[in-house]
Amino acid sequence: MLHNQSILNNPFLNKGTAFTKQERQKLGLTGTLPSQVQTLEQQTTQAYAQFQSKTTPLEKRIFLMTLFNENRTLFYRLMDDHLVEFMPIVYDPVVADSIEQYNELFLNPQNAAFVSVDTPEDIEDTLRNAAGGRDIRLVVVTDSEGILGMGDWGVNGVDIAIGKLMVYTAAAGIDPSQVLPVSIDAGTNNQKLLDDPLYLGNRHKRVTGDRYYEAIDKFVQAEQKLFPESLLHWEDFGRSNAQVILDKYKDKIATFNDDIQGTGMVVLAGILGALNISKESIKDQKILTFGAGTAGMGIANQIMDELMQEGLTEEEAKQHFYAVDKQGLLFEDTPDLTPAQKPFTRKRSEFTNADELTNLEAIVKAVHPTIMIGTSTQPGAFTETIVKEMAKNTERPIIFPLSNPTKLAEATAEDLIKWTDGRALVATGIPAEDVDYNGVSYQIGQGNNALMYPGLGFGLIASTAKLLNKETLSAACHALGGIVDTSKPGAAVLPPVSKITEFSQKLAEVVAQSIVDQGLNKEPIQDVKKAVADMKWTPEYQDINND
Ligand SMILES: NC(=O)c1ccc[n+]([C@@H]2O[C@H](COP(=O)([O-])OP(=O)(O)OC[C@H]3O[C@@H](n4cnc5c(N)ncnc54)[C@H](O)[C@@H]3O)[C@@H](O)[C@H]2O)c1
Ligand SMILES: O=C(O)C[C@H](O)C(=O)O
Ligand SMILES: [Mn+2]
Repeated sequence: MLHNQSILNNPFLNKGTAFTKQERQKLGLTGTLPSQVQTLEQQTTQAYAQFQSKTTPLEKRIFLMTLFNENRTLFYRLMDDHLVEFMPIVYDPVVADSIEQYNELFLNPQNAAFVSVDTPEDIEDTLRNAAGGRDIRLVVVTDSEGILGMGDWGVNGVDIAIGKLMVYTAAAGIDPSQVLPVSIDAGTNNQKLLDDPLYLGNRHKRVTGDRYYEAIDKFVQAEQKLFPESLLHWEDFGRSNAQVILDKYKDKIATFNDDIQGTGMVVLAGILGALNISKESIKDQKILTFGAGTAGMGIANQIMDELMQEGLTEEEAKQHFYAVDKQGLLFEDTPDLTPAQKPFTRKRSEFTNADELTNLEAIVKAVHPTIMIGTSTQPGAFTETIVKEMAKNTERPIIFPLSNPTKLAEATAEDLIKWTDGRALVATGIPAEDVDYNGVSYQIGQGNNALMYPGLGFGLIASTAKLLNKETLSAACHALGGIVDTSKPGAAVLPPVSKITEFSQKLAEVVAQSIVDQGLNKEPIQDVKKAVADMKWTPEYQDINND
């Protein structure tokens, strides 16, 4: 039988002051709560007033996380009512502050699993213990080597896995008791953490090579064994591991890498939205990706698939890309190319001044891109000179500075609109205010994978997908890219976050339909819409049956 202390401390079951008199009697809670029985609505009003009394974003976050730790139903009910206000607090950008101060702020492990590379023999128990008998359908795992654009944050990065899952529930409606955030603690190369006597993770340099990959494999095997119906979402792994891990598992289990695929999808959807506005064809675009890492090359690959679907050969499609990294424009003979970069290199003979193409300004002058995507972690890299140069050669430059968090963005939306006299079609990684310029209010799409992964993941889970392939990824991009309202001047290239629950549902249906159409569902599904609707969790208290 559930005992009073355990139920009040169980965030999946706790109702606090909303336990009825009968429930209090049945559960041995009589006298352990004030006498008034509140409704969920009353609790929500009270909690929102408390939230509003907090003055800084971090204080607001701490309040919301406390509520989350105590009562998931109340937390998500409140988040439903204030989604646009809460997203930047529980997720990017404020999640970045909490990661930087994880040990200072630590109060509660938040039902995460802490997998240690030092004790691989404990991996299965770790997952089992953290799940605590819950029926896990969705796992978000990070090893935190590349947290947003902030680098290596060791065990602190667990907060990004928790934040991603909060967005999944708020946006798509995954039952919060069916999710598991996982930190793979492989050590850290962040000297500041290693020197901090209060650091909570494994205090040694990162384990690499075979020991690392064996631990990852042990984790995947245990995860699949314990939660055979789950989807596995990889987040913020380092550049040298992210693609390798994805390639190892993507044809065997339902899995995706959010930085590679989620970002590729939201950017393609944003480009499709932008081209709806400019009435141009994707086949006429020259795409410059600045920061050819995990996200940059994921984006290039997703756009590449689109160009090939439009009838281009692989060779023809490649001619549309210019990948730029620290070394400058990437050529066939550039040293230190990653496997993901190699297919997207150019020939030096294409340019008269190839040796000078080591900085963005020179490259933009030589290439005349029509689309410029920033995933470089280099703040302010899209300067006025560069943007004006780009805008000379295209009527509606598509410019997405996507590096997160706020302090790392390649440019602000406001500057981009002003420098191009309102012509740029812009999306940013974090939420941006409307930009008022020359009598037009420009709405700025949020080019963040958060617009994509909840619907994608939910659709895969609801359809019991065996795998995620190119067909499904493409279907989802078109579904989101097609939602843009192009009728108003200043229209955004992506649908607003305020509509995220609606479009996540649509995305989930499109994804589930694609899985079923390809016969990639594990269990029979008659009606895709019904499967998605049936899976959706809503924040309401259930009667507790304790017999
Ligand atoms: N908005 C989104 O949805 C979204 C999604 C994923 C990543 N991102 C952001 O994109 C950035 C990169 O993330 P990632 O996962 O690809 O990291 P990553 O480390 O894999 O890639 C970053 C790349 O930028 C390159 N770079 C560094 N300095 C540079 C310079 N001066 N000039 C050109 N290139 C330079 C690095 O060499 C690397 O290849 C982060 O800030 C992250 O927050 C945003
Ligand atoms: O976490 C985000 O806000 C988006 C993305 O996954 C990132 O790594 O920046
Ligand atoms: Mn990420």
